[in-house]
Amino acid sequence: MNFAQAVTDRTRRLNTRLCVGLDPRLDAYRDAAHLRAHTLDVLEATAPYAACVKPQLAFYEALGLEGLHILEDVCAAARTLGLPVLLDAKRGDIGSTAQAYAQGWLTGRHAGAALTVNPFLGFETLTPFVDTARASGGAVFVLVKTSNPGQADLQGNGVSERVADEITRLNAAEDGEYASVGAVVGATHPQDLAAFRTRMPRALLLLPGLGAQGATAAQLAPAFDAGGTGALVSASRGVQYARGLDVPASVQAARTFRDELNAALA
Ligand SMILES: O=c1ccn([C@@H]2O[C@H](COP(=O)(O)O)[C@@H](O)[C@H]2O)c(=O)[nH]1
Repeated sequence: MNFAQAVTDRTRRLNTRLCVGLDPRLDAYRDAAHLRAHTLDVLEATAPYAACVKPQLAFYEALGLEGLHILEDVCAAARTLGLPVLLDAKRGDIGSTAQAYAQGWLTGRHAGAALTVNPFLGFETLTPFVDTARASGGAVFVLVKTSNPGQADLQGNGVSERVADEITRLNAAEDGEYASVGAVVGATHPQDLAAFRTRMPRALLLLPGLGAQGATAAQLAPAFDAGGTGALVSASRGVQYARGLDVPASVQAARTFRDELNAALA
């Protein structure tokens, strides 16, 4: 089962569209060991409410080698829990370097994972990521319209739509329900979701911005297909730090986000 099939299957079985983000900030902890233990506790406790888990690599890279070991432990724990892993790294570079990124994050122990990628260097630079994801059963999520207020500086004037059309072109080469090239569209842009859903009919949409960035579940239904699949809505701080380091509060937050997303689709 590839990444798109795994998250779609999990959405149907567990009735959840929530992507739990794990963005551990060192300043919230006594030390790296404490950060590791809490992050793994949140992962395990919220897994029943999650369609997938999304570690943001920046937070692990910030801790140096120790952080990368923690990231590997988080990915291994997710795999043990049967949770698809979406690595939020926003990689992108000239082709030969993109190939190395793809090898590092989409093959070997990360085979079957998904990776966020930045198309800013041109569509040709997506090829190594897409080819590697297809070969390893993984996926890529290309930045289309990011959740931050400043996205319009560079993503306006039809740029997001051009990227969306390239995703649709790439996905046309694949069979099946959802294909291996997904799209990042901020949950903070609810007015645009219906148009992007139509423009990229076979792309899984990743919608970051729920909770801490102000997006609410109630407006996100247009991102989904008629069967209630096709999109993953992510919340990181709103789950991991729902009430300080209180893990039961993280569980409650994940359950509430899941329920609110389901209510939006009802
Ligand atoms: O457009 C984007 C793409 C990625 N992100 C990432 O998602 C999480 C959001 O964290 P919250 O705490 O839920 O706000 C974070 O890792 C971002 O780097 C995004 O926010 N917007």
